[in-house]
Amino acid sequence: MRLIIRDDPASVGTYIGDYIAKRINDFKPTPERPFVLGLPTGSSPIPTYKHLIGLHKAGKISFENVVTFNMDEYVGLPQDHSESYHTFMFREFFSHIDIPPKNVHILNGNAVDLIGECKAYEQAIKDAGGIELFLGGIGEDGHIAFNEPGSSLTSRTRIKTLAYDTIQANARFFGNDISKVPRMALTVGVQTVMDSREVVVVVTGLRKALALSKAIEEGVNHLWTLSALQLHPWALIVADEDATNELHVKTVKYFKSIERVQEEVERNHEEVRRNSEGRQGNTW
Ligand SMILES: N[C@@H]1[C@@H](O)[C@H](O)[C@@H](COP(=O)(O)O)O[C@@H]1O
Repeated sequence: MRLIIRDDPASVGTYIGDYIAKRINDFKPTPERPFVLGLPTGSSPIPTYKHLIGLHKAGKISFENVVTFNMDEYVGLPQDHSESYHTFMFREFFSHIDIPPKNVHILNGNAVDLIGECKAYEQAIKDAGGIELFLGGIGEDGHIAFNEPGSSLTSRTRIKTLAYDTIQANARFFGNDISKVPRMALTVGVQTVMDSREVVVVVTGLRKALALSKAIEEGVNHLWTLSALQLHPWALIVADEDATNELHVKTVKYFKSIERVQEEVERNHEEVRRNSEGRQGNTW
């Protein structure tokens, strides 16, 4: 797992936005071979969405051949409610880019058969060829998507009852009225996230500091479901300085030093590539 630390949420958004844009552009998606992207809601990914929208408007990235799967959705909240994840995604991201609406997948929390909806979602992910990159956020209790503490680390898309802490945390989006926050949600499972080829998680703010330290400095534990990422072969967490508040100084220094070395290695690779391209261009 890699941890990248940036000064503030805006710089985290810039880093992740650039990272995702590069991954999509390098993939060179086509209608037959689209780039499959998993996406979160919440306030943490907003700077990333803003940056991606900017890159799109500047002509640096197209989402025409990108297929998306969102992580979760509340149960029983009308789709056009201002706080439904459907509304959120179109307001904050989809309506500002060129993604065809048919490429967007969001769980339907109003389906008559909720279990069938979850099964069909897993199938749709499989049919799309699996998720290339899952971008995630976390709750204060370390949950990824709505995989609350105690969730099976092999769980798949299903109905979840929300933890009281999460209901309290999300009340800010419902006029601070706890009674208005839905009690249940549909969510991809921890295993659904783990099955994707790459996972990138945004962690910003002091509120997330304890969860970050539990997830990366302690063992894999179902009480902090983000910690499952320790078992993922290609996981990246991008945090701001505030979110590192509970980490050991040596952990922060370690990951910062890795980033420095990585940059050096990339610069060297770049130079080797340039030199070898130059040689190939010669005729002798
Ligand atoms: N289900 C979502 C999570 O997917 C999200 O990561 C979390 C954090 O939200 P915020 O980024 O606003 O702190 O909120 C909800 O619980």
